[in-house]
Amino acid sequence: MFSTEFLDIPPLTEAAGTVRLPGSKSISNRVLLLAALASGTTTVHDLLDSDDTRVMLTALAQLGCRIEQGDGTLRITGLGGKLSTPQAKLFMGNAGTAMRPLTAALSLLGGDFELSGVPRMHERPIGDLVDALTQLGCHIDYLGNPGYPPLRIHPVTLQSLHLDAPIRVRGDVSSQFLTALLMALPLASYRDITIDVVGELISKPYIEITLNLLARFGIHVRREGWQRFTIPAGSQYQSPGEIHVEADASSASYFIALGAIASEGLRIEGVGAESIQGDIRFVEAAAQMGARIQSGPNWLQVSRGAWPLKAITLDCNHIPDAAMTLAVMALYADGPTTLTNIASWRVKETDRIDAMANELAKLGAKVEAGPDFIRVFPLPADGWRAASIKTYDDHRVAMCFSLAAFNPASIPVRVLDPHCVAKTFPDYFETLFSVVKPLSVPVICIDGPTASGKGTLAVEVAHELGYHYLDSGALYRVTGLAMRRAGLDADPAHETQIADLARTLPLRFDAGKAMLAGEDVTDAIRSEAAGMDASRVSALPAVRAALTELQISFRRLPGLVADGRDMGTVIFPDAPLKVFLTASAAQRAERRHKQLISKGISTTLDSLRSDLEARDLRDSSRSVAPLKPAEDARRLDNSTLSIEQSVDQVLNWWQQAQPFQAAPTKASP
Ligand SMILES: Nc1ncnc2c1ncn2[C@@H]1O[C@H](COP(=O)(O)OP(=O)(O)OP(=O)(O)O)[C@@H](O)[C@H]1O
Ligand SMILES: Nc1ccn([C@H]2C[C@H](O)[C@@H](COP(=O)(O)O)O2)c(=O)n1
Repeated sequence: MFSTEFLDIPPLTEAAGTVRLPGSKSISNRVLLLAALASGTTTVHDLLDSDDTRVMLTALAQLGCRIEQGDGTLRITGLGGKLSTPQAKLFMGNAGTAMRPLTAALSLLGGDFELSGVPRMHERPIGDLVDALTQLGCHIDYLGNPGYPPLRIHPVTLQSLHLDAPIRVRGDVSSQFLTALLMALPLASYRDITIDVVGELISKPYIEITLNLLARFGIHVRREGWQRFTIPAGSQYQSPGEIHVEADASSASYFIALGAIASEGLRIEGVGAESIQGDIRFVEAAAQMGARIQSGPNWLQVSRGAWPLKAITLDCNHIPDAAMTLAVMALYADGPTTLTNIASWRVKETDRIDAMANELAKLGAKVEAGPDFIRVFPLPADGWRAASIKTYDDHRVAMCFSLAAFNPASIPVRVLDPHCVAKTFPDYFETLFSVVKPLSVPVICIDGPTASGKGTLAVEVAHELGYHYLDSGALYRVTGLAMRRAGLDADPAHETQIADLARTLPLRFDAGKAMLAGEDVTDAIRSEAAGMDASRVSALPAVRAALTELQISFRRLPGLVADGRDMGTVIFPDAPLKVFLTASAAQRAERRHKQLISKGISTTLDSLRSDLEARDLRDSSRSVAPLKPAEDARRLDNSTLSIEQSVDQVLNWWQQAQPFQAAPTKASP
């Protein structure tokens, strides 16, 4: 997951391969609550692990449910309709799928509860649900603005509820209100309970998911059209024992769009034609825009059909979440695309109509929007602009705008606060990067002499940008260690054997540790002697050649920061930023001295200085790939700079090389 301030997605050209999607948020949170209300233990397979499901799980644990994590499964032992913890303060984050159903369930369970969330949750309406529950005899107070969380729920007895008349709930603001009642009322079903929907019910497919899952837990709701729902007297929750969560159909929309825009064949696994999720009908919308789609029970295969995509006008009431993806696909269409009946976008994680309109306009698009529609005009190749996409703490904004990286102008896209995808798809960008082909992967090279601070700087810069990191020196150090262990010497007579060792190193980097054939050699390769051995083996041309491919393989999306001696001159000559980092020999010796002393290794300043000077001399005077600045390298002498100042300088240089306007980094020193 990317927890950086922003994520720059380089221009992308194609997509191919297979993605397996995480579990559906809507199904996961419903299943968790139903399992918690039921008697018995439910084993849940493929549950989504995300911010919203964690919020639900934490609340259920607070309420006294037993929750056990297994290998890819979660076991939850339900309350059987009876509270074991009658009082709690529950934090719902920004999870509507937790806030609404828990409000209803807890109102009937008879305890004293406080439910709150993040500031945006306190702007998301809940008044219609509270009105319905109050009508029923439940006792709920608003702790902030009337009609919105936070809420205080007071205990009531089931016998005191007014179940004789139908319970009326509005269906035209959020279908979650009806879902919440449908999941809560079986707790009170000592007689038939009828719910009447007031107004046109939106997002009906979500109600179908609710009804489907209720049936799995033993509750068979009778439905008259979409206006009246009856929970039969005597309904009782019963765990189904095992339940599988299918992959998220809304999450599939990004990959369906990806296939339509840029693939000759992208396979999506975990969700397909037999999905119970309404957003699976995104498939029809994408096909209307030109995507070629084949499907099986739980898979989809998508490729580009019509190109440019075909503009559409579509009532999106049945696919409110996935429809956001259509708004970005519209940029690649042959005319304006109009998405209607999307008023619910305005009360989601953010006002999604405004958010989409603002950010699409930043890309250069003409957009028209109203209370319940958005019209997006396609962008010609010369109309695209580099944009920093604000994501409004809305996972779907972040995910759908990643598709803008396929723009024909080959402009990168900056996604601010990429971490927001954690709400439903924590590994979204990693999954995307596993199937797309970039025009080029950006690399920042940091070369320089020993102990100049290359590694420290490179790690920090990589961390800030969410890039991969290559410590090329470690490869030579491990090769030196392998040479010693094989009883060889770093001289030309053993060059071929050492090169063979280098080519087949069973080396893995794991959480900053160097693992050689499963052995942690991180400390062993950090000694001064290991540095000298590395310097010696690195002067052998066959060894350098043997390690080239491995180093190049580190160049992966979204980018790489590589430190060494020849990163900018030999391994990544096309890198857009090359830094040659130096510091005085005295400073370097002092830093290394401090470093070694802090590790409990005793040494003297003088010997360190003469060792590092000898190493620099060997590294810069060898015949192949000698240590020297690339012609286009920027020089940075950090003798008098702190680590933070050096990092800021490199990030500023990087920012200057980007087309985005807003400077995201701190001021240069
Ligand atoms: N700008 C700086 N100011 C002060 N200390 C620094 C600075 N940069 C790095 N250091 C410190 O200097 C020491 C050496 O840094 P580092 O290991 O990153 O150097 P290096 O160039 O990667 O070395 P080598 O080439 O031997 O692997 C570390 O203890 C680090 O914290
Ligand atoms: N790109 C590189 C990286 C390293 N080496 C050699 C020369 C160094 O003295 C030695 C150890 O590197 P360090 O870990 O200190 O960065 O490895 C090289 O030739 N080319």
